Amino acid sequence: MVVEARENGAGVAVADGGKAAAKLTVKRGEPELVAPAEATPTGEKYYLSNLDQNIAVIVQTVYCYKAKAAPAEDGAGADADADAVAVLRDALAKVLVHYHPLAGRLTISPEMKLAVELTGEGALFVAADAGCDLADVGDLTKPDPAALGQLVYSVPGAKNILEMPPMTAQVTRFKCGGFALGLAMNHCMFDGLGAMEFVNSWAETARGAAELPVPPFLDRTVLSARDPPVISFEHHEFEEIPDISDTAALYGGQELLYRSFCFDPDRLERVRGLALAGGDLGGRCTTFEALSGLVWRARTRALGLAPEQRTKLLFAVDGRRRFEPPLPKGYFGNGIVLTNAVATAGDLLSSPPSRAAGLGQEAVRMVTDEYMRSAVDYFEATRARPSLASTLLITTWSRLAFHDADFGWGEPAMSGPVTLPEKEVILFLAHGKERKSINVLLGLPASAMDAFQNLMDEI
Ligand SMILES: COc1cc(/C=C/C(=O)SCCNC(=O)CCNC(=O)[C@H](O)C(C)(C)COP(=O)(O)OP(=O)(O)OC[C@H]2O[C@@H](n3cnc4c(N)ncnc43)[C@H](O)[C@@H]2OP(=O)(O)O)ccc1O
Repeated sequence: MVVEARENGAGVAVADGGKAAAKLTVKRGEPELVAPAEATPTGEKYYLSNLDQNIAVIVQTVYCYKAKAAPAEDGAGADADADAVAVLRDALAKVLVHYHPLAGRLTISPEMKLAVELTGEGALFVAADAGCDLADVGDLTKPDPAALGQLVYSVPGAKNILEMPPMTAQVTRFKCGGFALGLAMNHCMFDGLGAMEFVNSWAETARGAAELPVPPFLDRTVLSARDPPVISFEHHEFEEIPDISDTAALYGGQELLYRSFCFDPDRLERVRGLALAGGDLGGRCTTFEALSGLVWRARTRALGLAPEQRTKLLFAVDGRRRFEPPLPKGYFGNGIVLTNAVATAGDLLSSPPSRAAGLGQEAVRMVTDEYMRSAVDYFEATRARPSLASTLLITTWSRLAFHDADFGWGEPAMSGPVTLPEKEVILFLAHGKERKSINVLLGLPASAMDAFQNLMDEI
């Protein structure tokens, strides 16, 4: 996958309907390094597994917090004006003692793999001030990368991930007293579950907890490759599928629009009903399988892919409990594996929805301990990274505990991604009451987005 720097995603895509960019102006202070609050191991290289190598992209997220209520006359809530910058910075130094590789710097090992140089120099931390209220940020479910990108710090001029620290944090204070925490964290350091455990440990530390809720398990050698490597699956995730439909011209010639589509529980049931109709799936299909099949099909149609175009569906599967033995609790790194299904556009579009959903179902079932060990060994033997050519990569954040990140200001009023890391990526996000709805967030060239919208309106 791409290992190139990008400037906050701004300029690569435009929000479709977002109005925040016009109002949001942010003034950043000088970035500083926040090192672990106590001595941590230095001078060695920290091993990253082959599953970490596959996904070395920067993930940018924002968490927004309202101001605390003013203190009552009797003094209750007297820390209402506590400085979020100081609280988050001090807690970061403390939590980095446990997560000390995040204070190091990425390097390439003699085996030509990404590793972390344990320098202990620290995470980059920036305080900033916005010239507006938090309410002016708008709705995070309608992504506006140009505006939200101002809430996350990117190292100016960095040409690749080796020139960026594994994490940066920006705390932006708003006029209303609320603040936003913007994070840019390299996916090679952890997957979604690991990232949430880190952020939630940081938050609990900020609230005064002496111990972490889930201490990180740092040793990634539990996912070392076998010697010699054994490749026992085809691993189409690495296959470069030719773009015979010339979608490159479509993407090159039109603006990339971002939109999100909300599926409430009723609509999700209808999607599942479509996948189950005809009985091909024997009456069994999860919401994820049905929705990913629907989206794969609709995107294929919207992009106008030629009938003989082969198209690949990739998605991340949490392997933590699928490994034998399961990964230790608190495993810090990537415990996710990409699985895949491949079909021609003609096959997907001429078959009922059960076909795409069924292919997704087979892809989920394929992920066994042997599949994941084989994927680890594939990288060992080839150093190949998954290919996104002619691909849809779905990544599901719908069960990630963004809402738990309480630094002392309560649950985030809003949280979510700033942008999508690649044009082939679609995110499933939890939404609404009790987080029972799913928001499907994607970017498409303008004409394809209109076609996709029409297909979604039919559901
Ligand atoms: C670097 O900084 C970051 C990074 C990030 C984010 C990074 C990432 O994106 S990493 C990838 C994150 N995603 C995952 O790890 C995927 C996790 N999900 C799975 O692995 C799933 O098993 C699946 C492969 C997607 C398939 O899902 P599904 O078909 O739903 O099958 P099951 O999971 O077996 O579920 C079956 C059934 O049970 C229900 N269920 C299961 N678990 C739960 C649960 N915890 N809560 C509620 N319900 C559950 C499930 O709903 C199914 O029932 P249905 O009724 O739906 O059919 C971010 C931020 C950073 O800073």
